[in-house]
This record gives sequence, C-alpha cells and structure tokens, in this order.
Amino acid sequence: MSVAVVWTVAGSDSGGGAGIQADLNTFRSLNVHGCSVITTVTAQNSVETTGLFPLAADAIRQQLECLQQDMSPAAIKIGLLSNLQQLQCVADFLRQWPDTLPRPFVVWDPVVVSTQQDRLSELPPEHCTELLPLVDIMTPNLDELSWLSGVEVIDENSMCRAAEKLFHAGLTQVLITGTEFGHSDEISDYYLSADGHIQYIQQNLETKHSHGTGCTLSSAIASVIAHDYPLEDAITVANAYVHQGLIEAKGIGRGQGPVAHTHWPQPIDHFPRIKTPELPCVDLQFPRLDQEPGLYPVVDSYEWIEKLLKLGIKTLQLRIKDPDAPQLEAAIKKSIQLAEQYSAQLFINDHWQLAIKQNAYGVHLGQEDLTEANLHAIQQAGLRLGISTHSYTELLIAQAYKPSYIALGHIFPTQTKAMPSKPQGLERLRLYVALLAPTNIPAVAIGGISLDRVAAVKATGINGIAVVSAITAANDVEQAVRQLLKEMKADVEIKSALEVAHAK
Ligand SMILES: Cc1ncc(COP(=O)(O)OP(=O)(O)O)c(N)n1
Ligand SMILES: Cc1nc(C(=O)O)sc1CCOP(=O)(O)O
Ligand SMILES: [Mg+2]
Repeated sequence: MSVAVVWTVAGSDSGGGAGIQADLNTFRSLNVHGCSVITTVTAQNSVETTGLFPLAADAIRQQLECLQQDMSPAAIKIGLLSNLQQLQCVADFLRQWPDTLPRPFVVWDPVVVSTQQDRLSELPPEHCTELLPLVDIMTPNLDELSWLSGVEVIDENSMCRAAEKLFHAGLTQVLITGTEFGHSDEISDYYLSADGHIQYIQQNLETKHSHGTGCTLSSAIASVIAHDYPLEDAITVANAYVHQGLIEAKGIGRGQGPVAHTHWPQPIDHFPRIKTPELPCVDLQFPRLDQEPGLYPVVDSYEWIEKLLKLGIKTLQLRIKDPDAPQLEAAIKKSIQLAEQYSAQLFINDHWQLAIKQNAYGVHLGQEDLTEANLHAIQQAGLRLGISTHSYTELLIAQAYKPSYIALGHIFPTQTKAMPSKPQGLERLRLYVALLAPTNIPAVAIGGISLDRVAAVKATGINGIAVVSAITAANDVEQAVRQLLKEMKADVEIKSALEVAHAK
C-alpha cells in the first residue's frame, strides 16, 4: 500500500520540541511520510530563543517546487512564516497549484510567539488575510486569534466575533485551541465553520512540558486527513494524540519540555469529550443487553420478524422508514409481542415514542435522532438503546450516553441505504472495537456484510453483525440464515479448541 505524503512548511526549532522537528515526529508517529520546507532557522532551547534566521523567499520556493515535482502531498501543514515575503511566496505557490495534481488539504497554524513568549514572526496581521482563502483550516490559539482578528478574545462571544472576521476575509474553517473561559479544570478546542460548531473538551493537565503542542496538533490534523479521515475525525484524533503526548512528556532541558511523540492514540481516556450546541447534555445509562447481539438482522415488516424468530434469530430490528406506513403501530406492537414470546431482543428503529408506548425491548437511533429524541424518556421507560456511528467523533458522542450497544457503519459499500460517508473498512473497525473495549459497550458492525465477509468482520472482536440484504435478498432465506449463524459461531468453536489447547 502506498504511504501518504504530508509536507510541513515551518521553522526549525534547534531544541527539537516544536516547528519542523515536532511536525516530522508527529508524521512518523501517525504513519505518514513527512517532507519539510524550512522557512526559518531558530536558535532555541527549552528556555529561550536566541536567534532567528529567516530564509529568503527563493529558498522556500525552491524547496516547494522541488517537492511538488516528485512527492505530491495529501496534506500540507504551514507553521512559522517570518515575514511578508515568505507568506507571499507560500500564497503564490498554493494559488498556482496545478490542476494536474490533486489539491492537498492545507492546515495553517499561525505561529507568532514561542512557548517561551519570544516573538518569532514580523508578519503584520493585516497581511495574513492573503493566505486565508487558500487554506482549509487555521488552528490559532487565543492569543493568535486576537492578534489576527484585532478582537480581544476573552469569552465564547468574542471568540465567535473574532472567527467571523476571519471568515469575512476568506477563511472557511477554524479550530481555536487551548481555551479555558473560566473552567480552569477543562481545556477546549473549538471548531467553527458555516456548518457548525464542535467543542473538543479535555481535562486540563496543567503540565509544564507542553512545548510544541500547537505544531503537533496541526501536523497531526494534516496526517489524519492524509489517511482520508473526515476533518472532524482528524481533529478528534489529533486532539487525543496531543493529550497522550502531554501525559507522556518528559522534561528535557531546564524549561518547558517538549510534548512526547507516541503512536496512533489509544486508549479512549486520551480522547476528548465532544459537545455541540444541538446535542443533549444528559447523564444517562441504558440497560445492558441480555445476550451478545451475534447475528442481528434488520428488516422492514412484521412478516420478516416472524420468519426470523422462527429461524432462531435472537437479536433483530424492525426498521420501517416510512412514518406514514399504514399499520405502523400495529406492526410494531405485534413484533414486540412475538419477540417477547421467543425471548428475543427486538429493537425498533426511529419510532421511539411507539417503542416506549408498546414497551419494546429496545430502540435504535441514528446520530441525527439524538438531537430530537427524548433520551431521558427512553431510559426512564427501561428500554435498551442502540446508537449508529460512522466515525471516531460519532463514536465518542454515542459512548457518552452509555447506550446498550453502538453500531459501527458502514463497513463495506452497501446498496441498501444511501450513505453520506465513505465505507470504513476493516482496519478502522478494528480501531473502533479496541477503543470501545474498556467501556464494555457491545459493538455491532453494519453495512455491506455478506456471508463471505463475516469471518473477517468477526476477527475484529466485534460483538454483533447487523445485516439487511445478506438475508432479505437471499434466494433461500432459510439457508442464508443457517449459513450466517454457522459462520458467526465458527470462530467460537475455533476459540474453544484453542482454549482447550492452551489449557493442556
Ligand atoms: C444495527 C444498526 N446500525 C445502524 C443502523 C442505521 O440506523 P440510522 O442511522 O438510524 O439509519 P436508518 O436505519 O434509520 O436509516 C441501523 N438501523 N441498525
Ligand atoms: C441501514 C443501514 N445503516 C447503516 C449504517 O452504516 O448506519 S448501513 C445500512 C444498510 C445495511 O444494509 P446491508 O447489510 O444490505 O448492506
Ligand atoms: Mg434510524
């Protein structure tokens, strides 16, 4: 498999904690190939910066052009630009990006002062606007945001006003880092764009050894984007990578030591809490499932429910998408009653009010339903809850509600439903399953899972496999269910054989 290339266009930190050195360490830890375009050589240690040697624009241009001819990037991280000539050189280069090459994702971390409070750039803020329309996201801290916008940022309101000014100048997305706003025990990064507003919250670690966190965060975002994750996940993973690095940081030098460079973030404790204005902030916990989900068919009628219960299915879902379907309530009621007789775990998709009214075993909700449904009422009624997720970010949102299971989709391309996201594949599924393991929330995989894929999906450690067409489109439904159930049990038999072998 080809290795994604990411460039950093930044200053060299002789102390190795920030700048190019932090970026290249991050790239390596997150499994991308890093290329470097040095803008400025700094003489710097953990205590102070004693010298700044900006390179001429020609030197920067030549590095950029040389790389472009051979090592085209999936993403570019821009850090220290020391003066107007350097900024214009980078802006011209991006403006003239050839149509023959895929356009890279560009992250700009506008470095103005060092951690040691030494001024690193002579750039006048009003000239930074030239680069704003050419970058995909900017990652200023509060001081940098104030400097760039001319707005003194002291709270959420002034932060939004400052961001608005940058949006007017052509920026489309911004991640404002390291805000406390009166909560000294928590530290938040705010993602703002025309589409929304996401707050990534961590416990404030108050470590002294945080040199290079801004550089690390922005180069981690570029790395995760290069792995083709959506932006909100790139921010989530980068945030967790920095948190992990702050915990692992060792003091090197007499001053502020560098953030540590580790590996793809894991476990879940390093990941942020995610807040949006739309999501309910409620402290909930839903009942556990009575049985492992195992094979979990998702079907659209009472007749299917009846057929599958008779074939021995123990976890299943009634998914009737049309809210005006005739006999909707009757189908839900009959299905619930029959599933009870078979001691099966029946989840009702979407129609949570009817599920409560008819005392269902459980409800399955999508992410967009979380803002509309009354989660408190579902919990009060004693129903189980399953939640769909399609990314790291959605997974973190879902697990905060402590649901009865979390669905991870869509793993493979599916014809059953038009999906706005890309298929996740087995590698990501493995990462999500490992992330969820300490929470004890069962994980269910869904999307494009056919009989021949069951073994590989099971090998990720998943607790259940949800299928639609593998059953509903089968020529012989009875045979399909029998084969799927057998395949689901197959590795259990292998495992018990292995356990026997180990026990000997
Ligand atoms: C087990 C399972 N996983 C995911 C889904 C999808 O649910 P949702 O996101 O609510 O989308 P719709 O099914 O309503 O289209 C599911 N139904 N079951
Ligand atoms: C209903 C549904 N939800 C998904 C998700 O990822 O949330 S994928 C999906 C369709 C699954 O059907 P099939 O097994 O035929 O691919
Ligand atoms: Mg739904």
